Formats: sequence, C-alpha cells, structure tokens
Amino acid sequence: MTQQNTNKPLYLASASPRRKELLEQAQLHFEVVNAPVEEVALPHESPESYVRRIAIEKALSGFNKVAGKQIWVIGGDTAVLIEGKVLGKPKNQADSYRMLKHLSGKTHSVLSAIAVVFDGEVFSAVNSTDVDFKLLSDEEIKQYILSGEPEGKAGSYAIQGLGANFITSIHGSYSAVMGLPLYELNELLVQSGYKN
Ligand SMILES: Cc1cn([C@H]2C[C@H](O)[C@@H](COP(=O)(O)OP(=O)(O)OP(=O)(O)O)O2)c(=O)[nH]c1=O
Repeated sequence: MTQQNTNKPLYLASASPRRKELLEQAQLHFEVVNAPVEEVALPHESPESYVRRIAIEKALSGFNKVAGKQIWVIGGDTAVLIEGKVLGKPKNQADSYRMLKHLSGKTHSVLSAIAVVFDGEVFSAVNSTDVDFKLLSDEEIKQYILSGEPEGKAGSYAIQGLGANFITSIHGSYSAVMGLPLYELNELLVQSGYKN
C-alpha cells in the first residue's frame, strides 16, 4: 500500500481555491505560497507545451520564494482548448459571453498541467479531458454570467458549480477539469520521492 509521508514539507504555489480544495481532498498536508507568474503563450508554442510550461514556472516560482532545502512545491495550470483556440480566464463579462457562446453545443478539451519541483528538479504531466456542452441559449449564458461564476475560471465555467448544468458528459478526469489532475499528481509525488 502507498504510504503518505505527512512530515515532509509540501507547498502549493497557487492562489486558486479550487487547487487548495483538491489537495485537501487528496488528504495532503501543505502550505500555500503565493508566487504568481506571467501567463502568456510563446509564438508557435502548442497548447500542451504552454500549460506545462506555466505549471512548471508556477512551481519554480514557489520553490524560489520558499527558498528551502528538501521541499516539494506543486504548481498547476488549466486552459480550455476549442477548435485550435486556447481560452484562459475571461477579462470581463463580454469575454465570458464570447467564450460560452463558442463552447455552446460543442465538445472542447480541458488541458490541465501539474508540476512538482523537488530541490530544483522538475516533474510534470498534462491531462487532457474532453467535455461536451449542451446548446446554450443567450438567456442561459446571460444568467450564468450574472451568477459571477465564470470569473477567474478557464473557459468561463466551473464544472464544480452551476456550470455542471451545461455539461452532458466528460471523458477523462473531473479533478483535472476543476483545476488539478489528482491521479497525475499522485504519480508525480511518488516519482519525486514525496510518497513511497
Ligand atoms: C474549466 C474549469 C476551470 N476552473 C478554474 C481552475 C483554475 O483556478 C482556473 C484556471 O486558471 P489558472 O491560471 O490555471 O489558475 P489560477 O490563476 O486560478 O490560479 P493559480 O495560477 O494561482 O494557481 O479555472 C474551475 O474552477 N472549474 C472548471 O470547470
């Protein structure tokens, strides 16, 4: 059986309440470190490479901020991919409207990257999960935006909230869509020596 090493120093480099909640679900003992990074894609960077790089940068930024020895730091990044276009967090309500209109009645992928840094060494993984959306009326989109939920969420929706009303099915990982792929995280914690 896999043993959890609760005495080892573990940090989550994230301001996302969803990532904190998911780590708590995994019964990990950790501290949060706030170490934001600039989230801008490089020219010709694939969506997968982009989310992986940002997750790694977040973990490294947290690692440098804590500046400790023998510590594990987790970073994550989540983006929505539809018809070759990457949707991040909305800038405003008009942006949310555009995103939800684009997702309506279609299948998109959620790319969720996870990185673990242990003493400067980087371990990373990317989960891709397909999400099917029902056709949304303008009224539904407007009401949803008024709920405030789209704010701060990649693609302007939350699977863990009212956004679940729009999802007919998912093919992959629920935790990854919500912001942190727990299966992959567990694997990386074993690979990096946090867990046996
Ligand atoms: C698709 C989807 C995304 N999200 C959220 C998870 C992430 O918080 C956010 C994507 O933005 P991210 O840039 O990945 O993360 P963040 O800025 O919120 O937090 P940090 O960089 O400090 O770790 O979207 C949901 O909560 N539910 C969903 O269904």
